[in-house]
Amino acid sequence: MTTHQIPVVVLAGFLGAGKTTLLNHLLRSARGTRIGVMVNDFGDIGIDAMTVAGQVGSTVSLGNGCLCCAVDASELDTYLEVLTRPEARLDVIVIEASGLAEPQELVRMVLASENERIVYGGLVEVVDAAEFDSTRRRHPETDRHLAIADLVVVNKADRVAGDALRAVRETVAGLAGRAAVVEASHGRVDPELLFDRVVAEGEIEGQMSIEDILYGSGDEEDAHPHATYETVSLATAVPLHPRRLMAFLDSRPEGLYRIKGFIDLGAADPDHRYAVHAVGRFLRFYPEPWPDGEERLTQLVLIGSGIDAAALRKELAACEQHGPQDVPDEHSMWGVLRFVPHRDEPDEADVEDGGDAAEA
Ligand SMILES: Nc1nc2c(ncn2[C@@H]2O[C@H](COP(=O)(O)OP(=O)(O)OP(=O)(O)O)[C@@H](O)[C@H]2O)c(=O)[nH]1
Repeated sequence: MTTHQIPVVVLAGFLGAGKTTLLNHLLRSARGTRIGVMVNDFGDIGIDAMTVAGQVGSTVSLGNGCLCCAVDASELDTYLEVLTRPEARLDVIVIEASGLAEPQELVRMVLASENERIVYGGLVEVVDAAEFDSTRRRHPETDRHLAIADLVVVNKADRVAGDALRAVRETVAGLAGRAAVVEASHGRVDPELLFDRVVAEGEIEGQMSIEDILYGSGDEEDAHPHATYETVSLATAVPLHPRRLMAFLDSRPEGLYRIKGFIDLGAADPDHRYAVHAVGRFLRFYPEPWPDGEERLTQLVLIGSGIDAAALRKELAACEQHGPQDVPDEHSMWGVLRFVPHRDEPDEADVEDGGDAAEA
């Protein structure tokens, strides 16, 4: 069930792009969210682990309740097992790939993991805006990495003038397909783009809004210019039609980076609600029995950069079932069922085709 699975986010990018800086920013702004970190660093394990954690060791506890470990790719499953133990109480795991690693390999390993407590949380590629052109020339594989990313962070925006930054951003957006592209300086992205933040005990939920994070909440370190993305939340008591829902998801707009929530498919499957989890192009449904006494609602949160909230609401409203003549037939579930994972069939194919599960 999605609600109990820990998202595993892969953080990649060329040497020096700013992965560790971004990770440190996430850890600093974690507050109530418990982050597990794996540093997958083939040559420089100690260096990254020290930068992140202030100490070296196979697993270290960070002051804020996060866990960090330095791993070799072959140890991935072992450490996933350690980090997902209930006593670790982690909310998200971030794996930092070595600057020379093939992110596709790591993503494949996460997807193929038999650990039932995790769910793939997307591939985040960090790009050095100042070095982008020369990195691309020297390392043509950069294009391939961007093509499979779910979120691209154009980092070091502070080092590049406006026009040049726009040009980098446009090139990146062209290469990244449907991935959301955000600019950042010193890796300061909104953690919500990578994972759900948890409200710490004693904190009022309102204090943890995206705006607080964007504009800072008294913490100068985290204050940074407004990023251009929005969150759209909606709830409806009218069940959605599976076929129209899939048509909506298949053609979801560029920049719609995350979709999460629960879907009521009404008569198409009256016994289950469908937890939905989309990160970039990655899409999964997790059917689960309706909790006793729970009102049958579809509740969704959509997060993206440059998305049209009104248009999305309209498109989702068009997915609602209109009365008895619009009751879905049994075949209409096929599109949805393609994205329900089967544990004995690891979804490795997802990265074979550039991670575009939704277009499978
Ligand atoms: N000016 C500027 N410097 C940055 C920014 N982000 C990171 N840096 C600096 O760039 C250097 C590399 O950053 P890291 O976070 O270590 O990069 P990395 O991708 O983890 O590097 P590897 O582990 O070698 O692959 C460090 O000196 C950072 O302080 C930024 O947005 N602007």
